[in-house]
Amino acid sequence: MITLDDDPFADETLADPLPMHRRLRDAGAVVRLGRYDVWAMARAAEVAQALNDPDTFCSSAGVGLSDFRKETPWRPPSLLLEADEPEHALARHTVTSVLTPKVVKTYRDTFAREAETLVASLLARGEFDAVADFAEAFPLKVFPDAVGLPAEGREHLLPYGALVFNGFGPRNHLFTEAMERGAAAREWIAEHCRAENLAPGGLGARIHEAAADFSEEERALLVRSFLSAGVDTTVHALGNAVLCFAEHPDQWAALREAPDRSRAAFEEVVRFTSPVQTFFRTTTRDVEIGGAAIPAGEKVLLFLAAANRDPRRWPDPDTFDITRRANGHVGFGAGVHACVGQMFARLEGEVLLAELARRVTTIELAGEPRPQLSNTLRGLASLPVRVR
Ligand code: HEM
Ligand SMILES: O=C(O)c1ccc(C2CC2)cc1
Repeated sequence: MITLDDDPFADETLADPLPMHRRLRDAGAVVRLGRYDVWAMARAAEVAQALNDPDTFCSSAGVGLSDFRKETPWRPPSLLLEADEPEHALARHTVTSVLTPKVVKTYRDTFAREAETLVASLLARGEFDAVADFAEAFPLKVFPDAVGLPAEGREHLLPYGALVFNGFGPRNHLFTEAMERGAAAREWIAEHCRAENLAPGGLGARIHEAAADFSEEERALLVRSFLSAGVDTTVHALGNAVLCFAEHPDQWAALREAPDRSRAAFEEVVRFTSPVQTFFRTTTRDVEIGGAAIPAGEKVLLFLAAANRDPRRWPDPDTFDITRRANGHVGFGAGVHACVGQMFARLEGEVLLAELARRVTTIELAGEPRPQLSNTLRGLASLPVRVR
């Protein structure tokens, strides 16, 4: 068994994980990470196999480094992300009965109006921070509006997301800093998962109505899943998209030529950058995979981002190509826990990038992009750009 000494949660690795991803894929289908005493898989075949075998690679022991069978989670476990069958299926059915493809489609016109307003204002400015003014601004408007959150307090959403996503890693400085910063956010989120604080007709209220068989506390946890997952992920995807297009002007020209390619372009951004980089699973039995024998009860780190650039699966994986058929990547996960909000996220990306492509001729860097370090997410803290 190959053991690597890499630290996937070290600042310098989080800032640029690609060299480590190559080492992991080259070392073997399954390797051990000595620092954390866990197994790791970084090739597309084995990552997909684990995601599609939740009976063997379970989520109820937590999908972070922390093993819920041995440690108390920092928050009550998610009824979706950190649950296994049969409980998971009931929660999933409830949420997907609300967030159906048909319901997601009803947001298209609203998203288009918000995108027109945002892009027009940024074009008038010429220079701005594509993270704060674009990638954060759009999801922080359209998503809380859709969920039915009040206008006040939305500044708690990103700090809470930072807590959630750093919480999947070790208790390093990223987690402790997010914990310190996130105290008020935890309180606000808990309050605003409750039915009385959610606008009638919004997704949050509709989850409460659909979850009649659940307790009041469980219904709030289902809404918490949306508030935990629904903002930081799309913010990072949109920020990564602008960086991809600033660094690949030929791809920007291709999108401008056909803005209706924006949905496929967003899909390639998710494959190429994998805003969600990793998730853990825990083995429920002794299992042979990738030539390794993993005992029961072991944590396995799945490198979604490395799988999405595996040359065994993707021709020319390190090329950003919006004309490629990117479907089949694991940027939204796969199997029973595949992202329940992926259609909502895709609609955000499609509508906003299409409007940007219709109005903006060139996107150039106006300063050094600054990475946003996270134990789970990959994205930017700031991205100074100039548009014309
Ligand atoms: C580009 C944006 C997004 C990315 C890259 C993303 C990525 C993912 C991934 C990789 C998973 C699988 C987790 C696992 O297998 O353990 C997942 C699950 C999930 N996502 Fe997303 N997500 C995005 C947007 C959203 C949005 C907008 C929502 C809410 C509307 C959302 C809600 C969820 C939930 C509730 C789960 C858990 C599903 C389950 O365990 O059954 N996500 N997401
Ligand atoms: O159910 C939750 O709380 C939850 C938190 C984070 C995610 C990440 C994968 C997007 C998904 C669900």
